[in-house]
Amino acid sequence: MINSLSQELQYILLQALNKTDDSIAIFDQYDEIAYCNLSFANLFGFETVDMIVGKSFSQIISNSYYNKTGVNIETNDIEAWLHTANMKRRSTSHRSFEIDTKDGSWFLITEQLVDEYLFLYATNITASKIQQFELLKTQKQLASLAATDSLTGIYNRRHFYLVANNELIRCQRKNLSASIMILDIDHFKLVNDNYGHSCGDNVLKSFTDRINKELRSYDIFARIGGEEFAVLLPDANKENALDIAERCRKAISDSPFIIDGVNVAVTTSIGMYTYESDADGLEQIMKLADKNLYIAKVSGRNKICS
Ligand SMILES: Nc1nc2c(ncn2[C@@H]2O[C@H](COP(=O)(O)OP(=O)(O)OP(=O)(O)O)[C@@H](O)[C@H]2O)c(=O)[nH]1
Repeated sequence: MINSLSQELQYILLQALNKTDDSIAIFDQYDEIAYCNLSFANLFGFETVDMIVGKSFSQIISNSYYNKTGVNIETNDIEAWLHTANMKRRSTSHRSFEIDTKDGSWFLITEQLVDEYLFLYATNITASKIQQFELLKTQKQLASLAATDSLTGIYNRRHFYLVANNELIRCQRKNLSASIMILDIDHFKLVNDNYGHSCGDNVLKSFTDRINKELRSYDIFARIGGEEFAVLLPDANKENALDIAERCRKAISDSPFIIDGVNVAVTTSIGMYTYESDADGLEQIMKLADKNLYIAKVSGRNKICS
């Protein structure tokens, strides 16, 4: 086939190989570079083609590694890295993978064995990689928006049921107790009526902050309704949960919120239920905690019923 290329076409081909931004190299049977274009030399941190031709794969990788140039090689043990890479090279007739470089570019590498020669082709995919990262970032942001309550920043009802359900199942599997608290701000309508809706919003935010301070890092806290909040307390028996609930109740009732210089005193009623060993699901446990919340409300508010 090569023989059928006229000298003129061979010349055109070499010109094209030197003009393209894609990096191209041919390694010989000793894994030394028999040919490469300028882009390939640059990819491995060499300024000219002459500086790289004749070098082995291990030499060009070591050059990148020790001079911190060209291809990004993340390892503390370059010898082990090279050993693994050399095992993979030429293990199949064709393979492709992605690499990144010290300047933040990304390349798709394709290797093709032709007899004992290894033909390497690297395409710059930085633009599509950046798009891919942006998309992932947006997906994460969307997932976070879908999971959180926009006013307080804690989980919303839907996400609470998802996360708390998994956690409850984990507790049940490990024979750990778990408790649910449902907190409802007392007479919250009066806060809105007396001080305005925006003040009410600030009370909800400050309420969330105060409760958060009383919880353990692994408790699952969510706003499940207007002025209603739920907490799953993993690995908390009734006694532990009552301690936490009492701390929360006092954190709200002990001092008023100061909103725009105005003292706004509120209290919270708490319905609690502790799962011990039965096989109840989250829905059932929430219902039982809600019943206890109702009892706390009708029996005077600012109290815990369990
Ligand atoms: N500011 C503000 N108010 C809200 C929000 N969501 C719900 N509310 C208000 O919360 C109030 C809840 O009132 P009710 O259900 O009557 O309960 P309550 O006044 O707290 O009385 P009890 O629960 O019986 O102690 C209503 O006035 C709602 O408008 C919100 O996001 N912001």
